[in-house]
Formats: sequence, C-alpha cells, structure tokens
Amino acid sequence: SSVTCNSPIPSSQYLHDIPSWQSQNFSCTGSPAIHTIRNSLGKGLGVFATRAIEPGMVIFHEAPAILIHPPEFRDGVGYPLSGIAQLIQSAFDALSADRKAEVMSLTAHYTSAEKASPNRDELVPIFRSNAYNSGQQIGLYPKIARINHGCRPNTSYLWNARLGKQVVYASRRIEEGEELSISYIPLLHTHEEREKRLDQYGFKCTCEACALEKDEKDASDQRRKDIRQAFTDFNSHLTLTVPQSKSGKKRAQEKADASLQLVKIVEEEELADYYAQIYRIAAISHAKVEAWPAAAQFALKSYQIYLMADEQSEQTIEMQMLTSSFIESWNNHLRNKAMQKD
Ligand SMILES: C[S@@+](CC[C@H](N)C(=O)[O-])C[C@H]1O[C@@H](n2cnc3c(N)ncnc32)[C@H](O)[C@@H]1O
Repeated sequence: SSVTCNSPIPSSQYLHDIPSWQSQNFSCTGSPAIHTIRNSLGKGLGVFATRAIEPGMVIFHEAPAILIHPPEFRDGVGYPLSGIAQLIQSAFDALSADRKAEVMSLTAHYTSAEKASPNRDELVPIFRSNAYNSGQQIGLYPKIARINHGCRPNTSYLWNARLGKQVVYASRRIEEGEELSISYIPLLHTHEEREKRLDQYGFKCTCEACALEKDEKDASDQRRKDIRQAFTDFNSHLTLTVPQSKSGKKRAQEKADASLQLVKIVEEEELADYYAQIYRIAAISHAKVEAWPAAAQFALKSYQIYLMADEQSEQTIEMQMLTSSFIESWNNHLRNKAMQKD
C-alpha cells in the first residue's frame, strides 16, 4: 500500500506561484503507507505508525497464509498443539514458495524442549508465536504478525468471515512514530495470569499496564476481574423484554446503571477488544428501562465497531436493527407524549 509517482516529488514547492506538482505532469497512485516495520527496543521487529491514525481506521485487512480449524479447544489451556501440527503442516505444504518464505521469516519462540531437540521443527513454534484465534479457527497473518503485544493496546481486531480476512483497526488515536500494539491473549485477567499466558511467546510484558506500581496494578487487576464477572452476570439475562412489575423495573434500572459503570471501567482500562460487547450490553440494558436515546447511542457505537470489519456480519446486522428499533421507539414515545398534550 505504498505511493507510486510517475516522477520524483518536486523539491521546490512553488514555481511562479503554481505548486510545482501542478506545473509538471505529476501524478501519484496508491495510498500512502500508514505503517512501517522496524526494530522495537527489546521486542525484535515491530510495526510503527508513519502518520497519525484516527480511532476506527482500518490498518490491516489481511487474508491468512495458514488457517486451521482445530478439533478440540480446552478452555484456559488452549489447543493441544501436538494434535494440530499435522493440520499446520498440510496447510503450509499447499503454499507457494514465496508465501512459504514469508511464513518461515517470522519470529518464533522455542520451548526448552524444542531448543534441545536435534532436528527441531520450526513451523509449529512459528505458528504458536504468531497465530490468532478467531472463534473456532486459528489463522496466521504474516503482516499482522509483526505487531507486538500490549495489555492496553492501541489496536484491536475482528474477523471478517465473508471475505476471510483479519481486520486490525485503531482503537484509539495513534500518533506518528508510535508503535502499534495488539493483545495476544484475553485481557480480562490479572497481571499474574496474563504473565502465565504470555509465557508461550517467550517474553515478560513491560507495557504501561504491566509496569504500574503495586497499588495501581492491584486496582487494574481488580477492574479486570470485575469486568469479567459483570460480563457473566449480564450475559446470563440479556433479553429485550421490558419488565412490567415494579420490582422488575427496579432491577432493570439497577442493571442499566451497572451497565454504565461497566462502560466506564472498560473505557478507563482501555480494553478495546471488549468495546463492541459492552456497548451492546449497555444498549439493551437501557432499552429495558425505555431510556431510548441512551439505548440508541450505545447500539450505534457497537454497530460502528462491527461495521469496520464486515458490513454484513451477524453482529453488524443485529446492532443496525437494534439502533433503528430504539430510534423508532424514541420517536413513538415523543409522538405519544405530543398527542397526550393536544
Ligand atoms: C507475533 S511476534 C511479533 C513480532 C516480532 N517482534 C518480530 O520480530 O517478528 C511475537 C514475538 O514478538 C516478541 N514480542 C511481542 N510483544 C512483545 C512485548 N510486549 N515485549 C517483548 N517482546 C515482545 C516476542 O519475541 C514474541 O514471541
């Protein structure tokens, strides 16, 4: 995605009051690259922004070099890699020579057993150190694979099932020269738990969330635990029915208030991987107390995130329908109120 120009960019900007690129037959095609790969201190290679990137901007849209559907997932442990080595190898064997070279150029972390092995396999460690889980599948995306990990990352990703592409987008503003970061692991875990999970990548995270002083780190750990618990509590009874009883209404109001609190802490903790889900929870929780403007605004925020990856995914369509329905309910409410006045 780099710019190609038919002649060098003129060094003198203005020639007889005419911008020099207009006075010559000058044109460029392609979009300016917004990132570059270079060394990142203590982390090997990394991806850096070459200009400021606004939140919501799609940075990568990449098809997997290798995509596998492992048979069995063990929660908290992951996939038994021995069982899937064959799947990885078969997918790799089917690649072109260039694509194979691109995969083999990626960085791998080897376990001590792998290091000691006389004829060590390189493909599985490369896959383990670079691949992403998206639902029931694991994909290796050679360009995205250069992004280093952060526990409060500035990018997040979604899988576009229709196009078969991984979409990486900016979850907050990224300044020119800033390194892109992404999370390799689920972030609703304490610092200690995250450290254990990152072990398979062979590094200890020194990101701003991990480098906090003890008190602040404890507070961040507690917030992450609270968020995880709140997700469980909300998801178990997230329906759109508006309660009729007084006690039901009271409970729904408490839930709506709690959903606002949840939005606040997820945003404070900058856990962008969860934004779309918490906005959906807040939207539905507000619809249950017929707080339509808030419900519509949260539904729209969730919709906008899902839309970046795929305009036709189930989630995008659900949030689009909820947004429209909440706006319609708000209009009906205003119309009824106006009629009551007449
Ligand atoms: C998916 S690759 C990322 C790109 C890699 N730095 C490279 O040079 O190709 C994962 C590897 O990068 C390094 N890495 C990623 N995030 C890191 C971090 N936050 N701190 C230190 N090393 C990191 C580790 O060696 C890890 O096994």
